[in-house]
Amino acid sequence: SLVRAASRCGEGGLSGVRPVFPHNSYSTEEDKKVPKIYTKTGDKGFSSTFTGERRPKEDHIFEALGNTDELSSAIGLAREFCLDKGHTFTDQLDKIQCILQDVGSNIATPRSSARESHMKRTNFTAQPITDLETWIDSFTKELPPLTNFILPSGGKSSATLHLARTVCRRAERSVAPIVRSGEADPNVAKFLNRLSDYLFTLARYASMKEGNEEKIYKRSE
Ligand SMILES: Nc1ncnc2c1ncn2[C@@H]1O[C@H](COP(=O)(O)OP(=O)(O)OP(=O)(O)O)[C@@H](O)[C@H]1O
Repeated sequence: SLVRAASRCGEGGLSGVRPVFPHNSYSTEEDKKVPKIYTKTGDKGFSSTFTGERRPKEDHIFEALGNTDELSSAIGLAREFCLDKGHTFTDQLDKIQCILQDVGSNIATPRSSARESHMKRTNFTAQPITDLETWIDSFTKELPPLTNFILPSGGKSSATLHLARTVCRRAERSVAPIVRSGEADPNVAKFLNRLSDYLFTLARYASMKEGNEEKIYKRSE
């Protein structure tokens, strides 16, 4: 498996961490040196943690890794819509996608089978949580206060940010038992909890900046 291959951001854990090989490097000579994306080791429904344990693919670790991967993909989609509208906060989304690789690395390294060297390479700090809080506070200052339930809406940037928020909450739910059992860093759970608040706030901010209306909940008569 390519899980051990370090990428621009992160040590491993998410399938998105696979290094990308440009097609034009697939000459016959180089073909021998370039590792294949399919090792076939997962074909029987088992895969490896970063610590080398073999576990069934439905293990809660792979469930959480898959959800984190989906979250990064959802953010990637939202980011594209935000770029189209010229929003400048997309650099924050870039950083968050990198941090999600680190989240994956930490989840993929269950402490019970981790050696000191694994722990060092996959530790997760509190700094990204503080960054999210700073960003949330600065957007909140510009937003009108919430007086109603708002519904996922407000244009494509905003609606896809809401979608990313809901995937984030699923990732959080799947990480909770792993953190509770002491297998992953508590800061990972905190980060995901703060990230859904960030995505909510950012969805409202994007909608406001684009001059779109947020749908509000109205009780049907
Ligand atoms: N279905 C999955 N959902 C979430 N995480 C997975 C899944 N399959 C594998 N992983 C994790 O992602 C890493 C990279 O995925 P990869 O597809 O290389 O694993 P594999 O299926 O074991 O190998 P291969 O695809 O080469 O047969 C794995 O080492 C494992 O930690």
